[in-house]
Amino acid sequence: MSQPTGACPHAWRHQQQHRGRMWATSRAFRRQLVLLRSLLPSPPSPPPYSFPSVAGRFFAPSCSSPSSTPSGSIRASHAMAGSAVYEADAEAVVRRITPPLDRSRHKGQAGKIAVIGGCREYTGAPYFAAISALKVGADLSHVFCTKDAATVIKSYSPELIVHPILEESYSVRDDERASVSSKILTEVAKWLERFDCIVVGPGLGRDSFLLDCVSNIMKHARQANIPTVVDGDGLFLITNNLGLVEGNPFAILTPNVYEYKRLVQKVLNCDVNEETAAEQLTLLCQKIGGVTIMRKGKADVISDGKTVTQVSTFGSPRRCGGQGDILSGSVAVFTSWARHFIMSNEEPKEKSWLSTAQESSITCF
Ligand SMILES: NC(=O)C1=CN([C@@H]2O[C@H](COP(=O)(O)OP(=O)(O)OC[C@H]3O[C@@H](n4cnc5c(N)ncnc54)[C@H](O)[C@@H]3O)[C@@H](O)[C@H]2O)[C@@H](O)CC1
Ligand SMILES: Nc1ncnc2c1ncn2[C@@H]1O[C@H](COP(=O)(O)OP(=O)(O)OP(=O)(O)O)[C@@H](O)[C@H]1O
Ligand SMILES: [Mg+2]
Repeated sequence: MSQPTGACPHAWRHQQQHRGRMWATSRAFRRQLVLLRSLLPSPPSPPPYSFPSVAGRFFAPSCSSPSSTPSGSIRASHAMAGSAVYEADAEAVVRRITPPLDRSRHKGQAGKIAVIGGCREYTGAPYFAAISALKVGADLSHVFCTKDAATVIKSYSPELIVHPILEESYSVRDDERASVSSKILTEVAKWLERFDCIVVGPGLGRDSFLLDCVSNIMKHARQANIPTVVDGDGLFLITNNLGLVEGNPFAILTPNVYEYKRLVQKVLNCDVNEETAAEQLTLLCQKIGGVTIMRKGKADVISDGKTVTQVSTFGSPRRCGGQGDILSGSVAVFTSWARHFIMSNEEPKEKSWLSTAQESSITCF
């Protein structure tokens, strides 16, 4: 912001500092931080790729007494027993990757997100995810949902672009299924490559025909290297069809307690063990094959199969429905910002490595 002509410089600076403090302590800012505590840049030095300029500032090993850093506090943590768990400095991460507001930027540069979800039963979940993406700072937010859900979701907000494309079994005759399924994929594919990140699952429902169509969409997104956040019924889908995310470094799973339990049972063939929680989460990522998992709970614990990071900033004590949907929409925006930040800040040599390896080691969102 430029200084107004004729204004006393000291008074102006004081006013700006005051505004900065007001913003830093405002409820809106704190709420954003809580919603946004969802990034996973790599901790200090994970081979084969690290972020020397940022890692030391963003992370610190969990320690036994709270201390302060210039960019935020590092909290004590014993949430995960066993291997080292790093507390992410979420505020520093968000500050670093947030794109600047400048006049040369055009619509879409701050992120184009799509939510695949919303059916006759659930219209709130895709709305929460999609509107959160906009509130966090994305420029465009789309929803691909069933025809029944579309008008309802449109009526919640004129800011969302809603596509009434998906179909549930009850509205499709058996002999039409193949043609409807391919039509749905063609329709979604026309849009897909425009998105910086998609969120699959909030309010998707569990209709088998619908889930088959969404499986095709996920395969298409994967071929196009589009980062994919999998949440809600998307997790139900992939738990029963792990091939959809296996070996995909651009897949980010955001299970709640129940969804995590189902994943552990399916993949590791055992129950969740809090005594070895960090190792179990790491192993789960490895077994699925290089995906990133954010296990939601009292602390959100995130792993890419190599390291474990957590964010234990306290949010709201309410546990109402929809908070996870808000999180998944937010994660999608941070993912697109983090990816853009990494791509535009690395040395040319590393950039070429990124392109040849298709950025396959960037599971640091
Ligand atoms: N307004 C809406 O439209 C909403 C729709 N939602 C959608 O509803 C569908 C089903 O999601 P659910 O999360 O209900 O399905 P889940 O099958 O994952 O969870 C259902 C069960 O898990 C239990 N549970 C959840 N958290 C728990 C915890 N911390 N400890 C113990 N038990 C716990 C719940 O009480 C419930 O019985 C998804 O598509 C989801 O996106 C939810 O996101 C909530 C809001
Ligand atoms: N026990 C808890 N204490 C504090 N915060 C929690 C707790 N459980 C979850 N959270 C926070 O709430 C957010 C949403 O997680 P939650 O487990 O409610 O997701 P969800 O069940 O998928 O929600 P949704 O109803 O949207 O589907 C997470 O970011 C997490 O940090
Ligand atoms: Mg959920």
